[in-house]
Amino acid sequence: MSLDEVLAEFRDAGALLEGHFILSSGLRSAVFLQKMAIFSEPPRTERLCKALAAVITARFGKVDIVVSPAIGGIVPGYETARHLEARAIFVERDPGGPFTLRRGFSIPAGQRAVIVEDIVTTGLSARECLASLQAEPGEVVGAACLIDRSGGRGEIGLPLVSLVTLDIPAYPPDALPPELAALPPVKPGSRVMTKA
Ligand SMILES: O=P(O)(O)OC[C@H]1O[C@H](OP(=O)(O)OP(=O)(O)O)[C@H](O)[C@@H]1O
Ligand SMILES: O=C(O)c1cc(=O)[nH]c(=O)[nH]1
Ligand SMILES: [Mg+2]
Repeated sequence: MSLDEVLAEFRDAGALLEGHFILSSGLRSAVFLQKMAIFSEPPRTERLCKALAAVITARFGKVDIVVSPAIGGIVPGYETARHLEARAIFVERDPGGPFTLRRGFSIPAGQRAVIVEDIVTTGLSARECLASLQAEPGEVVGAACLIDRSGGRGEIGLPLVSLVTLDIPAYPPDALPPELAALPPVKPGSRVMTKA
């Protein structure tokens, strides 16, 4: 899928939001990609995740398991796994806690897993997901996301592929441009922030 096609899916779904957003990393941004507007439409989700599955296969070869960080990663993880003919599992957390693999999920010895995220901003959530899988016998060979908004600077500790890479500005809370500081901030994601 081209950059324009991916962005058209987000635009047409009403997933390109403007305002003042507190991101999962604690950074602030004037742009938020509301992926749940995409995931509430199965055909749109299917088109994007089918394309992501092709990118994953081209980069990582045969994958047995897709593992995603809850909540945002669960739907694209499942749909991408469907196209990869792989198993779909996820890590989740108690509010404020670390990601954990529960529900009998595992990465057995000899199996190749890929982390599938919805959006990568700093790579923090994908890194935390990877850290939660260290004791698993199988191998985590890479990571993938629909949109990498880090400009390619997100650090995961794994090779990362995406449908598109964007460079969307994000700021520490004490370094906001005046037009952003003038707007009331909202925090859309599920991570519990100890300080905002
Ligand atoms: O690369 P990062 O800086 O970690 O930012 C991206 C992460 O932020 C969002 O998750 P969030 O923690 O907001 O919760 P959600 O998955 O429930 O939306 C998104 O789903 C990614 O997981
Ligand atoms: O960094 C984030 O928390 C984030 C950014 C974004 O555009 N969309 C999203 O769901 N999370
Ligand atoms: Mg998330």
